[in-house]
Amino acid sequence: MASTSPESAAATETDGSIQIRRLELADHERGFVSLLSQLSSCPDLTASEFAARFTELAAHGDDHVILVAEDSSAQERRILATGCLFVERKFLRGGGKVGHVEDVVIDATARGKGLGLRVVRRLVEIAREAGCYKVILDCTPELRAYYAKCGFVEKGVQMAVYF
Ligand SMILES: CC(=O)SCCNC(=O)CCNC(=O)[C@H](O)C(C)(C)COP(=O)(O)OP(=O)(O)OC[C@H]1O[C@@H](n2cnc3c(N)ncnc32)[C@H](O)[C@@H]1OP(=O)(O)O
Repeated sequence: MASTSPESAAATETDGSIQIRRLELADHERGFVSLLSQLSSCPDLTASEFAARFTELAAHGDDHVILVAEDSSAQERRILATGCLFVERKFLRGGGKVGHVEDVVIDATARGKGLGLRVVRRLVEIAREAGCYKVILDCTPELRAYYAKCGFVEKGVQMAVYF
């Protein structure tokens, strides 16, 4: 999750100049919130609002992992991609765990280069390492092919109540 603790799941992965790592508090200054606005409504947060939510999520430790990607060769540090894994602890299946992938978004300038695939595959690996027996997500029909490339198969029906 949003933690820099050395005990937390080792999420860092580097391929070329793109590094995938866990969210840091300083990512507020690196465009993390505006990147999320490419996915859904995401008004800017003040530094203290961001820090409050970061701290709240960090309390979940490895049950809430937010990955980000940045280009280490770029002059300005900007977040190019993100994705989240939430681990749900159940009584079912002998106290099994389910991974939920949420809030996957790649900056418009960085799409079509395999970064989305890398972020989601890393989230799935982390879920497997955490002992989850499955990983699930909700998406629009247009994204079926993308998530199929990430290893997902279609299962069930998505239902929602919006407030
Ligand atoms: C659970 C959720 O969060 S659902 C929300 C997902 N996020 C969004 O819709 C936000 C806006 N979109 C994006 O951020 C990006 O376009 C993403 C995340 C959908 C894809 O990220 P990208 O980095 O562009 O994908 P990437 O380059 O890794 O593509 C991997 C493969 O999926 C395919 N693919 C990517 N996007 C799509 C798409 N929209 N439809 C069909 N196939 C796709 C690519 O062609 C590629 O296939 P290939 O390996 O055969 O060439």
